Amino acid sequence: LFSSAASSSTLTHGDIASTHGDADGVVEVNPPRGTRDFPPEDMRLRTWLFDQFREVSRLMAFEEVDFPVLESEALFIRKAGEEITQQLYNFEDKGGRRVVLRPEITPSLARLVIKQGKSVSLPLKWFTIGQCWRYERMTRGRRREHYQWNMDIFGVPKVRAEAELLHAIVLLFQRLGITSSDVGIRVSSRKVLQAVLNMYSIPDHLFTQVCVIVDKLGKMTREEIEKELVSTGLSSEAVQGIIDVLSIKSLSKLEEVLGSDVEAVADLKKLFSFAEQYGYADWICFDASVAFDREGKLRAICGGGRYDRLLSTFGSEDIPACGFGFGDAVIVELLKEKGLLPDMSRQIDDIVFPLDEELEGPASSIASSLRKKGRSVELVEDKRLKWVFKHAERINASRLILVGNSEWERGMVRVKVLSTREEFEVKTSELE
Ligand SMILES: OCc1cccc(Br)n1
Repeated sequence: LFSSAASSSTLTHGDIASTHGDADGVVEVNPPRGTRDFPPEDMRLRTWLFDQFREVSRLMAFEEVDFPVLESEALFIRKAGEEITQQLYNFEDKGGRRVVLRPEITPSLARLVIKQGKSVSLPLKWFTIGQCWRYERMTRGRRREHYQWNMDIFGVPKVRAEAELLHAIVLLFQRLGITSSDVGIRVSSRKVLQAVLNMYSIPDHLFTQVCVIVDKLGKMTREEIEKELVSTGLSSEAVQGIIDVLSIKSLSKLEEVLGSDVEAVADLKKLFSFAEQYGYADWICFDASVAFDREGKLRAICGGGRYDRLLSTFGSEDIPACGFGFGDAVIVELLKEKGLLPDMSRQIDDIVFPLDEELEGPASSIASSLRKKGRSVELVEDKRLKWVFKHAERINASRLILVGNSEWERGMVRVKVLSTREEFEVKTSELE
């Protein structure tokens, strides 16, 4: 074993097994509950998916950023009762600090924007792909970690930000081969609720309380929602009005009920008109209830929205902000269901195989020069030739480079092109 560090003790496999094994000597091979390993084939799929995320981010002219998975707990303590707060993967570190494995990305983004302060010019368009955690009782056997692609725009108050983010999501789906009949993007605005409360002249101090109740739309029946709304003291007419508006599924109907000069209607009409121009109108639909529908019946693939007042909750001046998070798990389930998973088999360029032990040195220099020319090379030895041919097929090698005595003495090696079965000798110096 070796170590590139200046000095470090090296552990052999035996050491690990003897110091960490349990009763029968074998260490627990599964990762902690709710977490995943990524063996090579799964890692190739994950890398392919993340490359799609990165390519769309590049097309949208976003800059990549990154943060520690470990954050101060204070960043995530919000309105009590929120699921994300109840499921924090939080603990006290050895310095007595309250820290968490982050449950979401947005607060870290906001922290960095505040930290960068005046040194960044707006608008900012940042993206990251990061692991997020939640500590959920394993009652439902759900994951405790996933990776999220986050795209966020800071400093754009108008619906252009939402329109750009929707374009990114549609571009991603199109790159994956998913169509607008496979998925739908439900769009609404919290301003719709504000407009309804104004319509019934409901005082602002009730707005938050009403939002918390309406937030349960995905979880409670209409009757339960009505009962809770009435209990806040709202008139039955206002309660009915709220329920009716939140059931509206068309923008024209919304305009009919709220009027054209209401900001919510103007914003949404502008957004849907942009959608026509971007060419993704058939991917989105208006749904007044989505702003409040947490994990409803449908599996959410991604979600997001505007959060103009987040920075002031951290004591800084507000900057308009809008973003989405796109998880790495539900999308893969969908691709599997639709038969859209790409071919994930392994592929390398060359296998270099010395036919005799004394040719292991020359095989090293051949592998080295091919790698310097950008070829991916696997150096195989101590195997029978029959095994090497099978292995070359298995890992989809393009060529097999055989280093044999008679050829080597003439400054040559033997090349076998696996796709055409073509076989020839070539000067070692001319191999590329
Ligand atoms: O989508 C909410 C979420 C946050 C952290 C970890 C996991 Br798994 N899921």
